[in-house]
Amino acid sequence: MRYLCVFLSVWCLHFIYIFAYHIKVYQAKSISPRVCIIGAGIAGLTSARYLKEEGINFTVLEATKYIGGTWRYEPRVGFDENGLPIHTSMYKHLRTNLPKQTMELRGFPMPEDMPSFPSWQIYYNYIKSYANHFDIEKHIKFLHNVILVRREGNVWKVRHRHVVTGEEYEEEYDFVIVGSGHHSKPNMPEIPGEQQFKGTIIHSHDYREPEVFKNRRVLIVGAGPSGMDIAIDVAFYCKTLFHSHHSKVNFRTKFPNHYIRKPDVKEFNGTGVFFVDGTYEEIDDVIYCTGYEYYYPFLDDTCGLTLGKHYVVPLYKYMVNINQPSMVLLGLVIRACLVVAIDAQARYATALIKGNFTLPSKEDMLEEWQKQADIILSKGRPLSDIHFLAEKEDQYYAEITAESGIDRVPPVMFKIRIVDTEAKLENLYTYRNYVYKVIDNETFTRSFENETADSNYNFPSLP
Ligand SMILES: Cc1cc2nc3c(=O)[nH]c(=O)nc-3n(C[C@H](O)[C@H](O)[C@H](O)COP(=O)(O)OP(=O)(O)OC[C@H]3O[C@@H](n4cnc5c(N)ncnc54)[C@H](O)[C@@H]3O)c2cc1C
Repeated sequence: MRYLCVFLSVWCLHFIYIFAYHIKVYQAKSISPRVCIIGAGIAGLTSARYLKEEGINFTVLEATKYIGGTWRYEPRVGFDENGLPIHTSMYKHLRTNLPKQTMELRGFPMPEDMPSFPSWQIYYNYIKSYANHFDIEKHIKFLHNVILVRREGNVWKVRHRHVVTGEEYEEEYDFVIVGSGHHSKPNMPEIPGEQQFKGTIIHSHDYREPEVFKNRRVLIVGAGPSGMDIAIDVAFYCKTLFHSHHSKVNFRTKFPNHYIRKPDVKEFNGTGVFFVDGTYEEIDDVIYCTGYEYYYPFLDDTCGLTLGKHYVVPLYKYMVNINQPSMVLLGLVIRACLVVAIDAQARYATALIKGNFTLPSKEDMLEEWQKQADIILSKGRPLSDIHFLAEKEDQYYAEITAESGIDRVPPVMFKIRIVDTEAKLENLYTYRNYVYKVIDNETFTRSFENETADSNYNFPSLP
């Protein structure tokens, strides 16, 4: 009798165990959707890290054989050995235009001795150690270029091509994270007479080093971050720098005497440029610093997005595809601490995939988006402003935290960005000499120091 009882108990326990095991497997299956991450830049790497920590299934598809996206400098321009357009727009002397604190990836402190505004080399090494530390590379399919993402029934079909063998694959996913960047496709102005011009014309995407402009008469068009940064880089070498732009921003930098501010370009002739004020200048080389287009050639109509050169709509919280909310596009925001914003968006996407929160109804998301769009259009502003965070940046972090439960990006990040922007307007040559120290989530200090970012290169000093 005693043996029978023991036997029955073991038998029951066995069945309970098998039952529990199957429940667990079932739950694991039902809570672990298959996620496709497109790109292994900061957006792809941070997403991979957070999904991995949550035990969620994912694959990263990366067209090149490298991580780091735009932060990996590539001396070549045009196409790579596999016929892919060169992705990066990095140039040899680039230092970050934001202090390092606003570019730190969550949970991965920067080395103590990292300069306040590191060179791309130092920052790129930081990204590589991040990927190494979180053991992400093994999840990346390198040399896999995503060529088509389409919605079929309840799933995403992602088609990708191996860039060396040409072999094509199509896989099914439940969720897609687009992290393919938007600083690669040049936005080229159309200026009459360009065909006749005998000098060289490049876009900042293909700008690599200033030395080639030694003793040349160079024209830079545009005064965004690249325009201003490349202007001081090139001014150090060239004979005359003409800077054409219509920005109303109050730049107070004292440039050297061979820097000449010009209005918009009217047209080219064979040897130079006419400006809208009727003046003419002989020019050897032109660098268009006219920004980039959003470019997602792999997203087809079934994705439910309207893709313009300068906008992607409709998006909820600047990232969720409202018509197909199992797709998010990271890093489309403008005028923000982009790295910190991407990191927060990757955490929001992970929380969404994990089911930590549910999105509002499609109608409510559309209504919120439409309100934003109406405000912009009623002011006569272009729809592309829909991606601007600017003064709303801190409020944005508060909102996505309240909704998803992710840790909040501290307000001090936004505060530092505002002060850095002012310092840039004050003096482009010296704003990188400020050393910032974060005291707590709200406060920071800064001091002016003679710090260089990289011992291999002496950055241009004040003229
Ligand atoms: C010159 C320059 C300077 C900058 N300086 C700063 C700065 O100082 N501070 C700052 O915060 N931000 C700066 N930025 C912004 C920068 O873009 C972000 O910091 C960040 O690197 C964006 O990361 P990402 O992952 O979104 O895109 P990316 O870094 O562009 O990475 C995208 C990745 O996706 C891959 N990919 C693209 N298409 C496909 C496809 N079809 N299939 C598979 N893979 C694909 C690419 O190969 C790439 O590896 C700068 C940008 C530029 C261009």
